[in-house]
Parts: sequence; structure tokens; C-alpha cells
Amino acid sequence: MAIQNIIRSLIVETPSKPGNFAKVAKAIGDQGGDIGDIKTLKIGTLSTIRDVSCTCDSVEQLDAIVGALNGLEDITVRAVSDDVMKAHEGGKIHMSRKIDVRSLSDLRRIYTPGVASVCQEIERSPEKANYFTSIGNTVAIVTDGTAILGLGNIGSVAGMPVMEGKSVLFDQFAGISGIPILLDTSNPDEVVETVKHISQGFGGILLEDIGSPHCFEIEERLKKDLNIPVMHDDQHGTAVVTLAAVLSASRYAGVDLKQAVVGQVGLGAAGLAISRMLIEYGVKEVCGSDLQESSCDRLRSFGGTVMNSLEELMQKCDIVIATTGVKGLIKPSMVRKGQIILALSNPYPEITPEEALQAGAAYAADGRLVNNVLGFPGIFRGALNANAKSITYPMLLAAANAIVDATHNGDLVPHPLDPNVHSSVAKAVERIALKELD
Ligand SMILES: NC(=O)c1ccc[n+]([C@@H]2O[C@H](COP(=O)([O-])OP(=O)(O)OC[C@H]3O[C@@H](n4cnc5c(N)ncnc54)[C@H](O)[C@@H]3O)[C@@H](O)[C@H]2O)c1
Ligand SMILES: O=C(O)C[C@H](O)C(=O)O
Ligand SMILES: [Mg+2]
Repeated sequence: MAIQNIIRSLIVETPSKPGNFAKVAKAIGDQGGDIGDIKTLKIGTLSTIRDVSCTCDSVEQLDAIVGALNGLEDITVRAVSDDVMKAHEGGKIHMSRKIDVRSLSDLRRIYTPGVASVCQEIERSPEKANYFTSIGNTVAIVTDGTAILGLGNIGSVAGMPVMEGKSVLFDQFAGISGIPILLDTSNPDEVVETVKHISQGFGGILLEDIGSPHCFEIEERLKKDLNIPVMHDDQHGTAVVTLAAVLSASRYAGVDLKQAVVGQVGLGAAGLAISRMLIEYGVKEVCGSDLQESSCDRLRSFGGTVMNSLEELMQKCDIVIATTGVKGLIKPSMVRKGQIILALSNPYPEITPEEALQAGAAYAADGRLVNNVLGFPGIFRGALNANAKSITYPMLLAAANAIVDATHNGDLVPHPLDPNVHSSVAKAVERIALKELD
């Protein structure tokens, strides 16, 4: 099946008679479109207007859908609007107050002169900033724009919609304020210095879409130098969720993950961290491939085996995970019967789950399903709740197990809108963090 990525709202008017919407749905389906949400905007005596969200893979396909609908008797497409662009108009986030100023005494209490006594209290006892400010509940979402999704080095400003998205997810799933910080340098010394200089205003640092290999040095140095949790989401958030997904898939397939041969295609930020997590977990053989020798060397240094080619990896491995950013890299002919395949590149996977399953895979998923959104909000919530100074491997492992426990039977991972998953991850991480602080 084609990769679907264009999302449009079709405003469709049909006669107010049963059976007409079925014609709309069939026409869209016949043209290969995928229907999402349907909202009824108006039910009139003669006609009904609905907003039908539709996903398709090309402008030509969209035109064919609109043409097919307009070709139906008494059915008209009144407008086509771009839902995705609309959702981003004016940006997706806004910092707002928790308190109203309704009187002069409110003003004097929350602002000057009242605020001065709070400032002095924090000056005397700096740890009280955790109680009297929002710092402890605020995380910087730091990017240098060098690996925005799989779109490459498109710069921090072009990556801002992703950072705003992460901020929305932090707020909705974990009640955390996430503030995007867009860097105009990817020089590790400058990134580390900049983040260190702003870090006192934050309870944690989420590094996002910073490319490899400089992401490794940046994260390591910041973790060493800062006394607050620092985590590169594309490395560890992804590794946590991937471990959870392969644990569930292995369980369904009746395979002991530790005895399985796992192949990692692409050993950049996400791929190396996934491999390291699997090795730490106890997987006996983790194989990998990458175009860059330096990435292969890193895998070797953590105990993995480098394959000579993608074909060799696909032949050898029971479970294959891909994070290359290369659309369609895995051909159906390479899939081995019964394999578990997670093609995690966004926005385009290395092989679609439909193609992988058709080619004989036992389980398959892409990066929309197996996505670090299931990890980072709860991981930071738990770490901030515990006042943790860092995010450790046992905390990440606890997060992965919490995701497995929150997964419904038959699914690889939980639904990202299931609030239970984020609070379970948070509780599991907090429990371990508190133990480690003891
Ligand atoms: N689903 C998720 O939650 C999730 C999370 C993080 C990253 N990702 C996706 O993973 C992809 C990579 O992200 P990253 O941050 O690791 O980027 P990165 O640039 O650090 O790593 C990509 C790696 O893939 C390698 N590569 C490229 N083409 C290859 C090929 N043909 N064969 C083998 N290796 C190849 C590169 O050499 C590089 O080492 C992106 O598309 C991103 O969207 C998904
Ligand atoms: O942002 C996402 O959807 C996941 C991940 O962080 C990525 O870079 O692809
Ligand atoms: Mg990312």
C-alpha cells in the first residue's frame, strides 16, 4: 500500500437521505483514500454537510477523490482545506498564567512589591525555587535542527513545528511546560555551553532531533555537567518504546527476546541507542548495519556485530528494527517469513507495515505507532516528581516495562492517547528514581 501523508478536510454536501454518506465513503475508498474523523456540520431538511478528514498519498489522488465525489448524483464537495497547515496557524503553544490579577492587592501580591520577599527567600535558600517557581516543572526542548525527523539538517526554525508538538504532548500527557530552544549552532562546545548557561531556568533538558554523531558527545557532556535530568529523546525515548514493542511482539510470537537475533538497520542516534538498550537488556546477539564505518565501530564498541549488507542482516535476524530515515529501503523480497519488523523512520518508513505483513512478516509496525511519544512525557514526569538528578538505565527499563504492562493484548504498544500509559510510565520511573536517591 502507498505511504499516506496528505491530510485534507473535505466539506461534502449530500442529500439528507439514508445511504448517501455510504456513497461518499465508497467513492473515497475506491480511490484509495483513507477516511479519518467525520464531523457533521449541518443537518438541513434537504441536505447535510459533513467535514470528512481524508488521508491520501498524492495530490493526484486527492484530485481523483474530489472528482469522484463531485461525479456522484446530488453530492458536492464544497471545500477542501488543509487540516495540517490549519492546525499550525499561529503556532501550537502559548505560555499562560495560572493566576488572575483582579484587584490591586492581587497585583501587589503576585508582582511587585510582594514578589520581592519571594525573591529574597530564594536568594537565601536556592532550593526553594522548586516550590516558589515553575522551574521544577519546566523542561527545555533543545534542538540544533540537524536531524529533524527523517527530513535531515533543515535547521532549527524549520524544526520548530516538531518542537511545539513535543511541547503540546508534554503538557497534555504529563502536565509539564516544554519550552522550545532553537539553537543556531551544532558545534558541541557551543551547544553544551549554551545549554549549561540557560539550564538554571529548567527542571530538565530534552534534546530533540540533534543528529549523530555530535548528539552523543553533547548528551554525555551535559549529563556529566548538569545536576538535572538530561535525555536525548531520539536515543533513549525511542529505545524505551522500541524495547517495549519488541518485548510484546516476542511474547506473542512465543520467542524469548534474550535468545533472539535482533538486527538494527541505521546506527545513528535512534539506532545506536536501541542497540545499546537491547544489549543491556540481555539480548544475546544484536547485529547492525550503517553506511558509515564510524557508526559501525560504535556498535562494535558496545558489543554488537556488524553485518556486511542489509540483505545479510535481513536474512539473519528474527527481529529487524530500522531507523535510517530512508523511505522504502527494505524491499518486500528481503523479508523473511515470520520476522518481526519495526520500520521506525518518520515521516516515511523503510517498509510499510502492510507491505511487510504481505511479504510474510509475523508482526510489523512503523514510527507512527512505535513512537517516542509513549516514553518521554512519563519519563520526565517521573524524574521531576522524584527530583532526580539524572535519567538512568534502570529508570528507562522501568519505563519500557510500564509500557508493556499498559499494552492491550494483541497490540504492540498502547494507544498514545491512553492517559494510563503516561501515568504508569511516570510512576514506574519515579519509583526507581526515589530508590536511586535513597
Ligand atoms: N519512531 C520514533 O519514535 C523515532 C524516534 C527517533 C527517530 N526516528 C526516526 O529514525 C530516523 C533516524 O533518526 P536519527 O535521529 O537516528 O538520525 P541519525 O541521522 O542520527 O541516524 C540515521 C543513521 O542511518 C544511517 N543510514 C542512512 N542510510 C542508510 C542505509 N541505506 N543503510 C544503513 N544505514 C543508513 C546513517 O548513516 C545514520 O547513521 C528518522 O527518520 C527519525 O524520524 C523515529
Ligand atoms: O517526532 C516523532 O514523531 C518521533 C521522533 O522523535 C522522530 O524524530 O521521528
Ligand atoms: Mg525526534
